[in-house]
Amino acid sequence: MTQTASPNSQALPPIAAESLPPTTEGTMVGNGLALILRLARRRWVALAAAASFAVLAVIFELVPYLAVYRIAAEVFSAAPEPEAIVRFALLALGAVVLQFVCIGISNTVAHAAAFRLLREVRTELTEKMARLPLGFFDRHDSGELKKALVEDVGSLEGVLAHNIPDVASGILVPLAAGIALFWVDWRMALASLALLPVGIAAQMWAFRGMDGQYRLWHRTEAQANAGVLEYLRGIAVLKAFNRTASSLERVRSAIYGVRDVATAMTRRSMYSYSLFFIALSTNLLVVLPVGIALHLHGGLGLPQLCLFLVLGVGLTAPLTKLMFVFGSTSRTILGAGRIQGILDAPPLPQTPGPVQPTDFGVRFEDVHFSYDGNKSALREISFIAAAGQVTALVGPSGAGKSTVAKLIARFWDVDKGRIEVGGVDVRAFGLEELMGHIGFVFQEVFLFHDSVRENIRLGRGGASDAEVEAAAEAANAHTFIQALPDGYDTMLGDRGARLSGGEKQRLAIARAILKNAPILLLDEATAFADPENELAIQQALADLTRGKTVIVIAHRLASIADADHIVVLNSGTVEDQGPHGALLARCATYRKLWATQQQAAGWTLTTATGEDAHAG
Ligand SMILES: Nc1ncnc2c1ncn2[C@@H]1O[C@H](COP(=O)(O)OP(=O)(O)OP(=O)(O)O)[C@@H](O)[C@H]1O
Repeated sequence: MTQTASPNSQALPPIAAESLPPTTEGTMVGNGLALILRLARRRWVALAAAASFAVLAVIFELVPYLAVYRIAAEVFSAAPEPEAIVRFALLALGAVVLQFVCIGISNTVAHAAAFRLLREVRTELTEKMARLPLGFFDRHDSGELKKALVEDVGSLEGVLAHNIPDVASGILVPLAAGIALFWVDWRMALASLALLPVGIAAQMWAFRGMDGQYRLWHRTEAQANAGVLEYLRGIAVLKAFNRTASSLERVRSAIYGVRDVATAMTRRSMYSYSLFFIALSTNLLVVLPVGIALHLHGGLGLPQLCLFLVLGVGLTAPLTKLMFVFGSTSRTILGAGRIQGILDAPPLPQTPGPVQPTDFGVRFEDVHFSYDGNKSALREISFIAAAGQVTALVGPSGAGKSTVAKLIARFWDVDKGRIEVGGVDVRAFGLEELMGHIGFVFQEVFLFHDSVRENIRLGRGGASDAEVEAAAEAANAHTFIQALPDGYDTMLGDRGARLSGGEKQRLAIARAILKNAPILLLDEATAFADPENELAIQQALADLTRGKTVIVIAHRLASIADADHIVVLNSGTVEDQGPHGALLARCATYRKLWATQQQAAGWTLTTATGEDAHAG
């Protein structure tokens, strides 16, 4: 492999670890509003249709009131006409039916549009997350991201599907009814609106400073989500130590935090909300005495009085809908801001266009890397893993072995220096192209809730069943898979069959065999295996690694003693490198690791009486 920098790899954009999404609370509101407007624009035809039907429903809602007024006028007239009364009654009935039809259409159209938008946002989010550097997930814990993906997206449905009809009716009913009432008798119309200023003042009082409360509520809820997820993930450990969720401070304080914020919000708004509701629903206290006085002394007719008692009393009640709309929209806007923050996060910089690596050797050149921008995890790392050879990374725990392996696959980008594959900087590859060249067998094998077959097929989408089975056979996994209840169709994951650590690793090897990438990263592939499993795994690995550039992280030096090249890492730097014999002769750390392992190999667990319990 070439040692010189390739022209392909010049002037590459550094990954901006610090320029993760702006999560300042001011920008969240702007971002949230922008997202909601963008979504509404995307389905504006459906949403406008839903709003139009909601408006029609409002118009039909008013008709029965006017019909009652006309019926009353007819009843109190000198010569009431029975046909006219029946006609108005039928008109009222027809309007009620049409109102229901319009509400039904409006709801259906709005919900269909909203759920399509929700699906699109969730797809955008998951696709975006797949392109983000892993550093992003270090800074945003899974509870926060789950809240954005599940709850925050879910709450957009409320704004898109419910708030449109609610705003339409909340504004239009009082407006249209108000105009009609002013036309009938302006004095009574004013009486009907007398308590409205009190309601508005109460509303303003309720919302003062509520922004901060909503933000706090979002933050606390995200923390509770994170705490509960952590609890569920660690439930086996908690059970082993006989601990409960309440003994985990993070879970406990997060759950209590949600309660405290919700209680504080309720306390804070209790009086203003009560005043708002009372002001908007007790019109009768003004309308009735004013109506009676005007009937007796002001020339207000009985039909008009009836109309105001029916319509004027309820004139301001629909405004309560608006209050809920504003309340829920403020919360949703902040959630939408969080979603937009993820969508705006800078993905790993990609350089378009295929590149031409000379081979599949890997070269580290003065690589520096830090996870958090402060504490350095790797310094001045330089080594070559030659094409087609086995290079082992060894060193004490925390030395940086896994970090080195993950940087090759661009889980993160280096802060300084460069990593090349076949003479090309890894940042110059398209991400998919780079991933196509690298296979992994990591210590933790993640199995999806899917069949064994599909879990193996993850190695290469589109592989045939025969290819999947051939890979399983090469990975020494075929026999145990066939013994599973449904063979290759056995479901894995939560409710499916449980596999041993060694079996899971053989599935991971089968995935890697199926992928058949020229570079292979192996992370302690035999850590969990018992002797029988280990033999099966070693055989499978021999098959997998033939002719590939293998970079193996191994704690058990015996298994890599005949590796082509061994890199000894210590505290994030390369302490020495070379073949086993040379390192044993000159590298103190390697010698110490080797000696420790030789001792461990002869390790024996003894009982109190000194008898051997188990030979290691
Ligand atoms: N996701 C992470 N965020 C922050 N620091 C990390 C992260 N992963 C590892 N580190 C730190 O980086 C350093 C190197 O860790 P790394 O996992 O690469 O070591 P290792 O040699 O593979 O250790 P082990 O053999 O115990 O797995 C350690 O100090 C570790 O605490």
